[in-house]
Parts: sequence; structure tokens; C-alpha cells
Amino acid sequence: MSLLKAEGVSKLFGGLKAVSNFDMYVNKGELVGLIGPNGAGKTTAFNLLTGVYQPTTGTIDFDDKSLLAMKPYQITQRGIARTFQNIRLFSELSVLDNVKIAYHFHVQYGLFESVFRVGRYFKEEAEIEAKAIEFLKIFKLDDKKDEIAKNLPYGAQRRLEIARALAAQPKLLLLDEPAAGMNPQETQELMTMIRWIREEFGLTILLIEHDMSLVMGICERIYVLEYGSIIASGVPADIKNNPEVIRAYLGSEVE
Ligand SMILES: Nc1ncnc2c1ncn2[C@@H]1O[C@H](COP(=O)(O)OP(=O)(O)OP(=O)(O)O)[C@@H](O)[C@H]1O
Repeated sequence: MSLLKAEGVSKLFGGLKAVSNFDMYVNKGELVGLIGPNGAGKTTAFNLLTGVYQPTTGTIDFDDKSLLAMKPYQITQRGIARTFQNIRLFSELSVLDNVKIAYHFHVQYGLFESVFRVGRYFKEEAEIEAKAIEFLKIFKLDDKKDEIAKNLPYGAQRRLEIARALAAQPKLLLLDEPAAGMNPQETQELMTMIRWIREEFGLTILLIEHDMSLVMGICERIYVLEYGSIIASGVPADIKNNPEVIRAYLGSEVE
């Protein structure tokens, strides 16, 4: 059953068709890749799926309901969390606070209790902190919980952004170039973490990535975008050998 389904989606910026007649689905529990050369429309597609942009044409359904006209925060509440190509952390806050903030939507205490800090407030704050630390552990960040986010090395900031997205308890996680700026060893570790969280949390994951070893290594299905249109889709072995894909990536290895 598809959790996410986009049909005939286009996005025009003035005369430029950044995304054109985009059809894709992601089944529950799948790990799907979205690849394509620079400027192909990958981030625009993510921005359409998360309500940052409204499509010029087409429909987007998530969990059997339309996402059209919904604001990004409403889409997060519906169960889609994402990371960004250019990391967007609360850079002046601690590592721990970055993850705790993601629980906002789930916190149950009312205004009285939060203002006067009584009863349930303390219990829930303690629970939130314990859960946030669990997420930090998954991403090997628990020993850095009190550091200011902006002082973390780049690879750790990327992992923190994923931990924060996960803390929003999404059904679908969208990762925009999670391995960007990571060295091969960090990329390998990240692959293991992505596989693990998918299993552990029963997540569905859609990721954009330029690192072909990561895409080919973990994705079950891949969509290839070029000039805003999907030129191929299928399992990694088929994508690797697809002449259209090789042409689009002319000069670079699809391995
Ligand atoms: N807000 C915008 N206004 C005008 N044009 C835009 C806007 N956002 C993206 N574009 C254009 O749409 C096209 C697709 O851009 P997009 O960032 O989605 O590509 P991408 O595949 O994510 O690229 P990259 O791999 O370099 O991140 C590009 O030509 C880009 O210049």
C-alpha cells in the first residue's frame, strides 16, 4: 500500500518548469532514493511534498489524504519529517535541546502546568529528556548532548538533524543529501544508522543523495530526475545499467 503518492505534479517558477509531471509512490516501509544531476528538481520535489511550495498542477496524497493546501507544520503533524540540504539546526541551542524541541507537538501538559512548572510538567520533561537522549545515542551524539549545535563537526550536525527529525515521530522521513560533506567512513556508518532506524521504528524513508554508494547500497527502489522529469525508476541494478541514466550522468560513475 502506498503511503505517499504524487501524480502529475508540476512546479513552475516563472517560465522554468523545476518539476514536470512528476509521478511517484512510496510504499509503507520502503526505503526509496531520488537521484539526478544538479538542478534536476530534487529539492523542489521535497519542498512540494512538505508544503514549502504548492504544486502548479497535480495531486499529492499521504496516508490516503491530500496534502494540498496544507502548511509545512500541518504536514509535520500528519507524519512527514525532513532534513535539509543546507543543515537547519537551532545552531545556538544545545544538541539535547535541538532534539527535545521536536517533541513539542507531543507534549501533553497545559499552560498552567508549564508556567507554574508543577506535577505532570516535570514528569513529562523528564520523559522527553530520556527519549531525546535515546535518539542521540542512536546517532552517537549522547556524549555531546551539552555542546552547542553549531560547534559540532559537520558530519555530527548532519546526524543531529536526522535525530531531530526522528524525534518528531514521523511515518515518513525525507532526507535531503544526508551524506553530504561526510567522509567514506562516516557515510558507511550513516548507512548502517539509516537501515537501523528504518527497522527499529518501522519507518518509510525517501532520500535524495549524490553519493551513489549510499543510494545503491541501501535503497530498494530509485527514481531518477532530469530537468524536472522522471527519466527512470526501478531497483538499483536496473538503474545502474539504464542507458538514459548513464547519459544523464555522463562523465560520472553510476555505481
Ligand atoms: N524558489 C525558486 N525560484 C526559482 N527557481 C528555483 C527555485 N527553486 C529552485 N529553482 C530552480 O529549479 C530547478 C531545480 O532546482 P532544485 O534545487 O530543485 O534542484 P536539485 O535537483 O535539488 O539540485 P541540487 O542537486 O543542485 O541540489 C533549478 O533550475 C533551480 O534553479
